[in-house]
Amino acid sequence: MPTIKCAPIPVTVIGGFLGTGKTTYLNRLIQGGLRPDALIIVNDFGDINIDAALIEYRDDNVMQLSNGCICCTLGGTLAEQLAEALRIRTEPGAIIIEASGVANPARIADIARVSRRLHLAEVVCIIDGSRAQQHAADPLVGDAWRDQVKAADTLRVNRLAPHGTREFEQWLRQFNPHALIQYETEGTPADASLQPPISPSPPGPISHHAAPHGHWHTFSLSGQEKIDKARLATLLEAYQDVLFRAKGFMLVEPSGDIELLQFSGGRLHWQPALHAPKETRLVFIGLSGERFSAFEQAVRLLLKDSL
Ligand SMILES: Nc1nc2c(ncn2[C@@H]2O[C@H](COP(=O)(O)OP(=O)(O)OP(=O)(O)O)[C@@H](O)[C@H]2O)c(=O)[nH]1
Repeated sequence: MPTIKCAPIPVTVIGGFLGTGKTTYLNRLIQGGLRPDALIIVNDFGDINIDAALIEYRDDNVMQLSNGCICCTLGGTLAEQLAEALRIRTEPGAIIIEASGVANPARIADIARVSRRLHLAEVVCIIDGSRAQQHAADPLVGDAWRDQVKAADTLRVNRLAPHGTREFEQWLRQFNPHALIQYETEGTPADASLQPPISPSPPGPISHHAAPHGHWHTFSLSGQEKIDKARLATLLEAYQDVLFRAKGFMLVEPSGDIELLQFSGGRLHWQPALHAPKETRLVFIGLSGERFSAFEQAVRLLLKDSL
């Protein structure tokens, strides 16, 4: 009897530094017509998965990994969860993995490369063009950023003024000479603002001597406390030298409305929260150290004050 061979499942990995626009790109893929039997896997860095709530796709086809796993342990966790998913579900027609902003997509891609049931279709890296040079040069996050760029087949650049494109492309090519480079030109989110390339954030009062790979810290808040937007905004700005990402849903003081907070690349945006939980759920990600601990304390104090 001839053996029937199933075609391997194509796997797309979406990587890119914290807050560069991976979920936004994924939603564009979905809006563009993703096959209905695709499985989406989202790996958020933090113990609350915010991304899953922001993905506009069938809930049962979105798998969340939000156990705070970091780039160094992700491979094992993801491989196990993938194997489990393929055992218990109808085989998906495609798999799209949104990596966390600190993961090395090469490690994730390797899982697809070595599996007979999977076929690595594409590794996409989303790049915030207005911050890329700052990220690449940063002694603390530069390695992670470069690993993400190197691993990509396609580099998708957003937030870059068109006139900066050629010079930027030459610069970007040194990290990955072969990838296809695409620019985000259409459907830019409403909060978009074209920033001049590379405006370094102000230096913080603390300096980190070592830049240990994956030395990230995250904490989250959840509950019914309302938070004062202006006071939180002041804190985010004051600690942007160690705070790389904040996101989530927030009960706003005093109205009690839920809003979506997005803080990345030193920019803060408030957006209406469409499919929000009815409570505050915020995640903060930054570089471990005294200064990030001070930030955490200040945020928790803010919460106490709000009671
Ligand atoms: N101007 C502009 N803003 C964007 C673009 N893509 C995403 N953003 C904004 O960047 C912020 C972060 O976007 P996300 O898509 O959540 O980023 P992410 O990479 O998934 O974030 P993490 O998973 O936390 O690393 C949001 O405020 C988005 O609206 C873009 O192409 N242009």
